[in-house]
Amino acid sequence: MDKHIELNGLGWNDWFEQQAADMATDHIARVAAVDRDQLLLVDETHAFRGRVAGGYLHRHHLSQELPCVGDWVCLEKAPGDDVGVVRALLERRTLLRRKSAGDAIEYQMIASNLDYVVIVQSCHFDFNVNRLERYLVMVLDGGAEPCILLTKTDLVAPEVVAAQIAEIRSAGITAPILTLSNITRDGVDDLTRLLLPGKTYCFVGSSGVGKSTLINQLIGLEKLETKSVSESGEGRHTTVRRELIRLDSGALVIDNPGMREFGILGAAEGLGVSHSDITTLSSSCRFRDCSHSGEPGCAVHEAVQSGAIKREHLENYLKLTEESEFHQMSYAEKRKKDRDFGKFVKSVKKDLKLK
Ligand SMILES: Nc1nc2c(ncn2[C@@H]2O[C@H](COP(=O)(O)OP(=O)(O)OP(=O)(O)O)[C@@H](O)[C@H]2O)c(=O)[nH]1
Ligand SMILES: [Zn+2]
Repeated sequence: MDKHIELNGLGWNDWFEQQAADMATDHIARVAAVDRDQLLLVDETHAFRGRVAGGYLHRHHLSQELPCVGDWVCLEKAPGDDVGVVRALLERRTLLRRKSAGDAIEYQMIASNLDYVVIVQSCHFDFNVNRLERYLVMVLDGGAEPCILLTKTDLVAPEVVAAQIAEIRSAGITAPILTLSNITRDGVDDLTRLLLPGKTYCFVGSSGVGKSTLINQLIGLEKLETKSVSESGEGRHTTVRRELIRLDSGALVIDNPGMREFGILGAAEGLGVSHSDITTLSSSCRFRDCSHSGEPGCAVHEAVQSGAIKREHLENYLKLTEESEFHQMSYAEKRKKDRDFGKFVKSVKKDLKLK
């Protein structure tokens, strides 16, 4: 049964062993990163590149059928060959996915084989139970265990945090709730205690809630760092992405760009719910693309003037949209700048503590 026991440190268990029993190949690896058609695979001793076999691509056309971060794959790799050819995916025990816009059967995979998904909200301005519910639905739909984490507790009074927890509970949400501050480090130990060796975690939530700061704390280093690359005398910044990280405790953490994007989309969708009055009014603005920040004939602005909508409510809306737009841009930029797969392989090896 435990043929592949050496993979346990990467999250392997009996459930996967069962899936692997009927597979034609014995060589199994986990997907640590995906960059379009390039894969970064890891097994017990190595991190190496992979690509999906042509035959597989021929037979599978939906995006959810292609490997995503966290997948276990069966591959062929000749000794001395540095690229593994993926022949099959093992069934996913759990997954995180979102529906592709306007498509009934296609899903966009975010990550798979997660044990826990930590839904992160900042108790400062990001807190929103509706959005929390949307994330919960997504997590439960994929079969992982949800956990709620409220960050930036240093920025609000303890009563505010207590009220937010009460609000979550009164919405009928029973998932565990943790609170922490990355500044005072209050609560960081409680979270660390939850991270078990050989289990896979991922953190989701809007941009700016403190996910990277937290993961840095967990790693204990300034990782996920922005590296300065000097090119033609100009300081250029390249974010070195690490997708599957093994903490010293042995817990596995997935932090990937898909997750970032997921955060934004989640926030944008959440905006529709928490600020539906504004989005509804938008249709009466003179300009179709009105940003409600001073254009003539803005119905939202008029509603603020007449007192029908609170000014803070609009300000909060503007702040959130601005953040998501900004983030989408910086995400696209990051993608462009982040194509150096070789460098990436190196950093992932380091993160997974492989030679
Ligand atoms: N006061 C306070 N600030 C924090 C805390 N955690 C993070 N921050 C700050 O909040 C900002 C955003 O933090 P990040 O860790 O980049 O947030 P993120 O969720 O990773 O955001 P993306 O990388 O955009 O997805 C940074 O300026 C952090 O220094 C916290 O607990 N308290
Ligand atoms: Zn307007």
